[in-house]
Amino acid sequence: MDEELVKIKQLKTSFRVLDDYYAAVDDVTLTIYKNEVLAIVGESGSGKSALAFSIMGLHNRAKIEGEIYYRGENIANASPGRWNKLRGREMGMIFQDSLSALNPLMIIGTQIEETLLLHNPKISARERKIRVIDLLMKVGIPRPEKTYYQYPHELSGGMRQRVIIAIAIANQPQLLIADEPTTALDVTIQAQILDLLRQLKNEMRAAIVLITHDLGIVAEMADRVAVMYAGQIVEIADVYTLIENPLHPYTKMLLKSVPSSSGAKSRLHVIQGVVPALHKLPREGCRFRGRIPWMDASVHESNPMLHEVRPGHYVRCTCYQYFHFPDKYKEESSHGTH
Ligand SMILES: Nc1ncnc2c1ncn2[C@@H]1O[C@H](COP(=O)(O)OP(=O)(O)OP(=O)(O)O)[C@@H](O)[C@H]1O
Repeated sequence: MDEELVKIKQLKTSFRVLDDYYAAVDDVTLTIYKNEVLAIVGESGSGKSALAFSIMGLHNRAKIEGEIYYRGENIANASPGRWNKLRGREMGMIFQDSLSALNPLMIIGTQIEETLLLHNPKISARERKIRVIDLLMKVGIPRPEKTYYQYPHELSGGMRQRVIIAIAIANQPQLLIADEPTTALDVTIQAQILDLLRQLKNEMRAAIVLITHDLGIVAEMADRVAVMYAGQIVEIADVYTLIENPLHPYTKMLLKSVPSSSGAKSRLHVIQGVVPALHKLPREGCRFRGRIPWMDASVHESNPMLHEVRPGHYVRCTCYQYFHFPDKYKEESSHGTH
């Protein structure tokens, strides 16, 4: 394993809802290593983005408790000035919605130059332009001199996402956070963007935190996977172990919900229920217990911990030791097509 880049300890990120604070990220302890792709998966509302935003100091209205060490420095409650230095230089972020992430009134070249200037204010206009053209080429834009002068709306979704990536890597960050980077793109473009990210990771030896719903992307891209449910990590393992030998009931259910490669013939399992709203989350005991009501209450730990079951493989709560699918699931699995 490469050296540690980010070390998160017992992170709790809470938002004010009505008249109280509720944690969207709760008790997250996690290390991100250089030169790895760490995927964070989980259903909508499980806290993936809240975790990513906390690492990048983008939650200005949230209460952050716990520690986030970036190369040994605790940045959990760093000053806005410190964050500005870190973001863009040490950390880059790639969002899903490239159209809203770019300024519609500014040509692409100027937008990338702004990022360069933020961290290298002395760089000359000529040098800046050369660097921008270089970056556009690096992210696979075919005619960078032309694109330099174009506005965001003149580019396709895939090209805009490449521009976003160019901005994110402009200052050669050590950490790239990609939040659903390909969701809005069609499948061919999606594969190209993922290829590009992989290639950049290898070149820059940066760490990539990849947030996604798509377990196919995880299987293809990730070195390690953290599975989140209701603000907590319920399982972490290397990608091979997680897919071949998932232990937490939630991970098992997520994997079962993926249609097999035989496509239409496979049954898409749907996980019953949804992630509860922030202010309705159970705060005590196993948060997943409501989604597996057929399991006896005694299988859960009263204060669920992450257990290291094998080196690097962590699972929360003891319910995984006893978990089984209900008979209904087994019947549906054996029927195949529906
Ligand atoms: N600024 C905010 N104020 C209040 N609640 C918030 C805020 N941001 C997020 N939340 C809540 O925190 C919980 C986690 O949200 P988050 O966006 O991190 O989930 P997610 O796993 O990234 O979901 P998705 O996959 O849909 O992006 C949700 O219940 C959400 O409603």
